[in-house]
This record gives sequence, structure tokens and C-alpha cells, in this order.
Amino acid sequence: MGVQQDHHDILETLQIDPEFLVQQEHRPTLKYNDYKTAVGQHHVVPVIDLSPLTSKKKKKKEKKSSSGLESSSALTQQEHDAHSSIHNLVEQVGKACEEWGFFQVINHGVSLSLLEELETNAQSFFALPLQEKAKVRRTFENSLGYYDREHTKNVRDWKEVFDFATSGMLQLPADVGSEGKQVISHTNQWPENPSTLREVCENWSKAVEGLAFELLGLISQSLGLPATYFHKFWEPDDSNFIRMNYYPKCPMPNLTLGVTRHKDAGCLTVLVQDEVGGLQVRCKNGEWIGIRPQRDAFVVNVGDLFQVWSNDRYKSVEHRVVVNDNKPRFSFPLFFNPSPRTNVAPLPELLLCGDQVPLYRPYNWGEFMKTKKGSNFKNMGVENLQIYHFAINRDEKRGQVGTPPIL
Ligand SMILES: O=C(O)CCC(=O)C(=O)O
Ligand SMILES: [Fe+2]
Repeated sequence: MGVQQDHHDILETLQIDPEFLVQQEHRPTLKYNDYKTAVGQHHVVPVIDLSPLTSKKKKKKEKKSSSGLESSSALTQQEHDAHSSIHNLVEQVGKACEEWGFFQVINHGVSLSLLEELETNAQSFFALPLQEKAKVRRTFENSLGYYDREHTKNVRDWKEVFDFATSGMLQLPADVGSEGKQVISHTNQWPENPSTLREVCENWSKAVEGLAFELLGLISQSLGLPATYFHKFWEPDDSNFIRMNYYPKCPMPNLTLGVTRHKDAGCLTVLVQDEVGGLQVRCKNGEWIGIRPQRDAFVVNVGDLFQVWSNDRYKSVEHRVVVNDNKPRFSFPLFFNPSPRTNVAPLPELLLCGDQVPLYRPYNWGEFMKTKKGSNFKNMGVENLQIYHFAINRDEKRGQVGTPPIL
């Protein structure tokens, strides 16, 4: 049967809107009748135990409140042990970033009861009638709130989302000619119901943001930089936002995806998923593997910003979400992103030590995010903005880099 005929037959029997139809070569290849198989067979993404970090924080607190009666030599030994376990942690994180771009973390210090509260509230919110959810619907002018028509690579995702910024707002550059405005503020919108949603989300965001800064410190050290090196990019503001993802059951999970294959454009994604599974990562051999849901773990991945900053040492890895016809799924990623004013380019500190040439031209993160958010909003019919659009080609590298184009 020809491709044309095949496509025609599918449309004839389709139980879903064709907007959701993933191109044949990108459809999930496993059988997805049973949601458990949707997770895949392999679960080899590294799991890293963060207890050296969490116990270091605890010890610091104890030290502050202790009367200082311990002998100084005992303290020195303890400090030495702590130092070597942090060193070991940094090595594990660096290896995972270099080899996988993805890892899970356990003993991260974020409390399970916060997660349970978030899950209960998310379930209540997404169970509301559409007209209720639509009261806080995202618009082209305000990218925060509820949305059910998100597109990835111009295919509609089988999901509903609710986005909120951890600081309450995102300040993105205005379009040219926007009544002389330089920036447009996108502000959080909170639904009336569930009435606890706002408080729970704000508590969650404080806890997960704290974890993200710790992870940023570890990644920074793994690149040979001071732990706080990257913090300046989160000043005076940032563009962190959290998404509540709801993937309803899907009658045709072999033809559609919760999120089609993509790379995250930001710096780090720190995500917690429920027990259903469906997040898959593309391995170096091209195979898709599932990330095993683990109740006490966060899934962390480095995004495009780290790929550019590290000049391709840490690659942003493709991933996708498969859905199933058996159980809805929830996930809660924090997209941990710097100030929209940040100009992103390979870091001179990292180029100097490796005697390398930069592989990317500088670009402005706020402009990039604004363009990207526009293309997630609807099918633009063309491929959306990607970092490879800023890659420097070989000829340019030989002759050195010219003036970077403005986005
Ligand atoms: O739901 C998930 O597990 C992943 C979602 C994702 O990759 C994204 O929203 O960028
Ligand atoms: Fe993603």
C-alpha cells in the first residue's frame, strides 16, 4: 500500500482531529495498547543521589546553631569527607550531562507532601469544565495560564497545560511598533477553583527553584567554573516558569504524541512525573528509551542554552512524550531560564581553556523565547527557531566570525 493510500485510510477511520496526527516517520514505533509498554524497555538514564548536597546544607544549619564544642580536628575530617563526596557528585553530574544530557536525582530535599498537594490541585483544575479553564486561557499577549492547543514542530500536542512564572511574571521584548513599549509583561493568571491552587503552586515553585539553583551550581563546577558562576544570568530578573502538564487518555496513541520530538530551548528542565510513564529520550544510536517513573525522583535535562554556553560539550537531547489509551498522565516541569536580557554565546572561560573557536553566534534569550512562544501557540507552517540557526558554519570559522546578526 502506497503512503498516499495509507494516509487516506487513516483519515477515514480517524477518531481524533487530524491536527494531532504526527508524520509517519515520527510516530511511536512500539505497541502502545498497554500503557506500561509505553515506558519502553530500557531505563538506563543515570540516577544521581544528591544526599551529599542535602546533608551539607543540613550540617551548615547545625553548625550555625551548635555551641562549637566539637574538636576542630573532628570537624576538619568531616569537612574533608563532605568535600570529597561533593566532588564525586560533580563528577557524576558532568558525566551524565556529557553522555546523556538527561539524569534523575533522588534525595533532592523537596518534600513529598508538597508534590501530593500539587497533584491533587492539578487534578481538580484539569477536571473543571472547559469554559471554567478558559477563564484563565493563555493568549498571544499573555503566554501564562491555561492552554489546550499547544503545537510542537507544527503538530498539535495531545495535552492541556497550565503555565505560571515563578516570580509572578515574564517580561518579554515587545514586538516592533508595540506603541513604543520595550517589554511586555506576561502575568500569572489564577483560577477561582481550586482556591488553593495559587498557594500550592507558589510553595512548589520556591522548593523546586531552590533545587534548580543547586543543580546549576553542580553543573557549573563540572565545567570547571565556580558554583555561583551562572547565578548572575538570573539577575535582576529571570524567565523561570512552571508548567502543569495533563495528558488525557488518547484513543489513537500510535498516531499522536503528548509532545512531539523536541529539545528544550532553555537552560535546565527540572521535572517530576507521575507513575504512568511516557517521557522518552532519543539515545545516541537513534533509539527512543523511556525514563522510568520514580516517585522520589526529579528528571533533569540540560537545554539548548547549556549547549551554546558549553560550546557543544553538553548537548541538549531530543525527547518526546507518548500517550496511551488507558491512563491520563501528569507531569510538572520547571523551565529554569535566565533573564530575558541575557545575550547567549559560548562562554569565553570555556573557550580559553580548550583553545576552541565558538560554534554559535550570540543571540538574545528574550527575543528567542518570544519567537518560540509565538510558534508554540499555533501551526506556523514553517519550522520554528532553533539554535542551529545561530551555528557558525565551517567556512566562517576558518575566516573567524563576522558581526553577529541581530535576531
Ligand atoms: O511531560 C513530560 O514528561 C515532558 C514534557 C516536555 O518535554 C516539555 O514540556 O518540554
Ligand atoms: Fe521538553
